[in-house]
Amino acid sequence: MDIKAFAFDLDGTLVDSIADLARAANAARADLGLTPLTEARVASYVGDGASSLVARTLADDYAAEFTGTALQKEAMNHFDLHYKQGLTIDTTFYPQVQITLSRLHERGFALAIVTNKPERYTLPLLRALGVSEHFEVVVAGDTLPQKKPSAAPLLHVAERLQVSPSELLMVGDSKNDVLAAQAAGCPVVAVSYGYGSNLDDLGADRVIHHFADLLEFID
Ligand SMILES: O=C(O)COP(=O)(O)O
Ligand SMILES: [Mg+2]
Repeated sequence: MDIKAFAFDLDGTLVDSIADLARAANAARADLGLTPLTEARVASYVGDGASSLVARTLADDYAAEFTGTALQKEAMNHFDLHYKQGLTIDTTFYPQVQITLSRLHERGFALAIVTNKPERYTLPLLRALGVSEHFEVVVAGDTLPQKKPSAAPLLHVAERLQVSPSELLMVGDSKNDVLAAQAAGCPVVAVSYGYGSNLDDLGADRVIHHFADLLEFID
């Protein structure tokens, strides 16, 4: 693979954000008189952005969709307030993420974020964790009209970085990451430690178990 740039998913790939997402989701449920969900249950509902997470955690049902009912909007307001207050209380990088990002950056690779998390959480989170300066482009879930699994965010990144999609390696933990990469014509590496399940079946070009294994792709 002739890789010139990397596009990273955020939740479940660079950071383990489940404790903070679950706290906010459960605080929103508590505000509405509902009992808490386990972190594992909340993790299974992450991947399609905040509105989807709120709809799923409110109904405790993966199939629930955000249609904008009054109750969903109320839950969204509660979630938003709680999550903004606690974006990085327990959110941490997975092992060797910072050093690996620094190495890639030093070696001149262009780095981007492609996440379904909305900008209002993504940008403060990257700043609070001190890695904003590594990324030339950040495409969040509401930056463009379409989010992953659409090809649009990755095509936007390729254009901004002036590389072809085949030179842009997507790194993610979920089905949406692999589908988006395939739709855009980007190679894709799946990490096994995130929130996705059955990644072996998804057709990623490679599954890695440690973030630092990415360095193999540039040697
Ligand atoms: O916020 C989400 O639903 C998922 O975020 P991700 O795309 O960074 O995994
Ligand atoms: Mg993810």
